[in-house]
Amino acid sequence: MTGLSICNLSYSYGTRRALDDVSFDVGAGQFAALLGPNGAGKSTLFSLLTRLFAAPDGRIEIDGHDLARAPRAALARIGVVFQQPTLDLDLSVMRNLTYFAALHGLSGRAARSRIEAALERLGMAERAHERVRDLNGGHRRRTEIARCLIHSPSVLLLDEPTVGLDAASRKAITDHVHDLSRDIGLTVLWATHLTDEIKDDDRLLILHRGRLLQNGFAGDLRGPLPLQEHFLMRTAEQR
Ligand SMILES: Nc1ncnc2c1ncn2[C@@H]1O[C@H](COP(=O)(O)OP(=O)(O)OP(=O)(O)O)[C@@H](O)[C@H]1O
Repeated sequence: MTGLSICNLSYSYGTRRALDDVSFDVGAGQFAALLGPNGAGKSTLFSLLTRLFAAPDGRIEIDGHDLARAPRAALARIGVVFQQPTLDLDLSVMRNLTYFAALHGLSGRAARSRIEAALERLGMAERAHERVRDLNGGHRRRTEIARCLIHSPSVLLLDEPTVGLDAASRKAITDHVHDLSRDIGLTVLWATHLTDEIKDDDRLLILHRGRLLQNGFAGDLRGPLPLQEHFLMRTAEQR
């Protein structure tokens, strides 16, 4: 299938089971929130999706490509924002993005027009020539999101991308990524432990202690309860 498909995925660090038989699909153009408390297994799942670790059990398909059998084709289809920032602070926004474009074999006018389009989409066009060190945390995160669009991926993976940001920056970034999914049909997997980043018509995947507890639309799953309350109840039941 296009989008993202995960089937019977498990992973252990020695004897510690971090993911236990996790399966879900995110359809093309869907925004899926992967919600879990600390230690749920979100970062482990991202490490498997980006092939930092190889998955010994289970299957991952990205935009129709099996990650184990066709890793180059599968990885070329994803854009990733890791939990830890990875920009060069002493280069400008434009230089950071130009470097990334070159890693993907893009240069000259083609690179420039994709970079400009990505910065425009994230509301960062007027900051293109500022040094990253001089940007606030929210603008740095937007730069990273713009960067992961340059090679025209179809699936975006974001691991707690709003950590450490103030409320206004968190909302701006959450809204930008929802817009990307809606406007250009990107499939998004957004890991978070913050329920206010999730909208009722988002796909919600609740991960707890390595197991997928719930999978459905957020509004349907929470029913009449605020999502925060629903989430705390579901995870408390499993202690
Ligand atoms: N390198 C490692 N060695 C041993 N255990 C690990 C390692 N990395 C993670 N774990 C354990 O695996 C489990 C899942 O951790 P993971 O970091 O994937 O969760 P998370 O949902 O991303 O949490 P957080 O929100 O705190 O980043 C936890 O019990 C964690 O202690």
